[in-house]
Amino acid sequence: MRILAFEALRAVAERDAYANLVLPGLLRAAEEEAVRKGERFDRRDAALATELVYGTLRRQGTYDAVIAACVDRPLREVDPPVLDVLSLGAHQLLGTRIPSHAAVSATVELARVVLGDGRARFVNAVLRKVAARDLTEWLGEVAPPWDEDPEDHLAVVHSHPRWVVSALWDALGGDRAGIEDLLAADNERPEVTLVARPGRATPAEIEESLPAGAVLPGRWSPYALRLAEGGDPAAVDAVREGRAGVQDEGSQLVALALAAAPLDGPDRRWLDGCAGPGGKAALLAALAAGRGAELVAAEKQPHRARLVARALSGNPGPHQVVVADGTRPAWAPGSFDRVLVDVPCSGLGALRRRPEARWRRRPEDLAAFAPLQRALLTEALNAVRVGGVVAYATCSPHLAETRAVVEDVLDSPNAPAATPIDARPLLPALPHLGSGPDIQLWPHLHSTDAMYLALLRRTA
Ligand SMILES: C[S@@+](CC[C@H](N)C(=O)[O-])C[C@H]1O[C@@H](n2cnc3c(N)ncnc32)[C@H](O)[C@@H]1O
Repeated sequence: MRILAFEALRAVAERDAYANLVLPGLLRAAEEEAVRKGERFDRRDAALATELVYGTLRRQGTYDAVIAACVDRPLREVDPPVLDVLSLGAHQLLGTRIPSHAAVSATVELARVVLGDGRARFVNAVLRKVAARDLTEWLGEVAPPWDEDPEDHLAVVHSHPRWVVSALWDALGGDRAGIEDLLAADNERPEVTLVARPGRATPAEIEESLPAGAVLPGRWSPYALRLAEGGDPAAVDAVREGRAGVQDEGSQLVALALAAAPLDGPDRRWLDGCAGPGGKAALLAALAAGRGAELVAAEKQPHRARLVARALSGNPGPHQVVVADGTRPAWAPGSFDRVLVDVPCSGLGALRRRPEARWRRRPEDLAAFAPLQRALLTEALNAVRVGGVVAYATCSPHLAETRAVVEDVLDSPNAPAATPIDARPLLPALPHLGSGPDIQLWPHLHSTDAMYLALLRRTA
């Protein structure tokens, strides 16, 4: 399993692969190989490989600082595959309960197989130094003191790039405790949350179909269920049948708030302008069906539009999936009553889910998304009728992707006039919603992804 974890780390580093995509493929291949050889494939080994890969990637910033203190040359001069093996070893030593001697010997054995004897000796020497201290002692040694540089301190202790620490802290505001809790939450594995699509399944029915204790109630959404540790969504009939899906509660709340926003006049046509892969569209379509409304789900990428069609198939109400560029609308202006634009963004609100994402994103990415985000929100306002409601959502809390976009579009002479709606009363159960009118959810406060939501009513 350590070889498999190493291969996954190499794929992430060399091919820009996503760990959550590459790892299941490697595990499946390992299982097929075991079956072919008549050997047992142990699920606990698969869980260990997953933990090693995810933990090593998440904590890479911390481990790099520790390893740098244990080698006599700059890290950039250490061969990347050697560094991957060292990081895997550092994670076992500092981030798991694996006994030190077992962590060192298993990693040196891995190094022998994948790197050769010479480099295995180097790995052995470095890991013995790493093993001489525990994580707290190492952090005291390698993290810059808080008083000298709080952001650098947090970056090393909580393993985030400094610019991400800075951006998250700007968005969160507040003192040291809040940002520390947020960064720590980003390093935790999120629970798997299900949505029972209204009119098609209920949480109670799903719970009854499973062994006792397999699911817990959702925290905020009436349609949510949380899988108990180790639960597999594919084992849930309603998920296999498309009546339920895997969806973070933050995403459910965005759809629920848009559906709950007060509206005078007709409430017949809804648009999801950035629908792929279709999680929010499927919930919106089910909510729309419940009140006799139609959902149009638009997506620019044809392959993602196919995913939307799959997510919507079986929805009882009228719906359409269209391949369309939301900045060059294929629909008549003012023809919708409610519109969602869940725009492409940096994804800094979902770092819990994508362990490598924080290292891959660059500050320049923000500038690249900026014009598209403004154009999509402007066209969403064009698409909605006067008096109708637009929801602007991102899975990023970065202020450049959230409030700055909304404020710019509200101030723009090229966008239809609109006014913010206070979204907080629409989600009355949620604490920590700040001073409004928009909503920023947080992993450490709400146990959701850091989704952002602004609701705007078109006024002219
Ligand atoms: C954040 S994702 C939406 C996630 C989706 N709402 C869900 O819950 O599953 C943004 C989507 O917008 C699509 N997109 C990007 N540019 C677009 C455009 N100009 N018009 C329409 N869709 C676009 C992307 O391909 C991507 O699928």
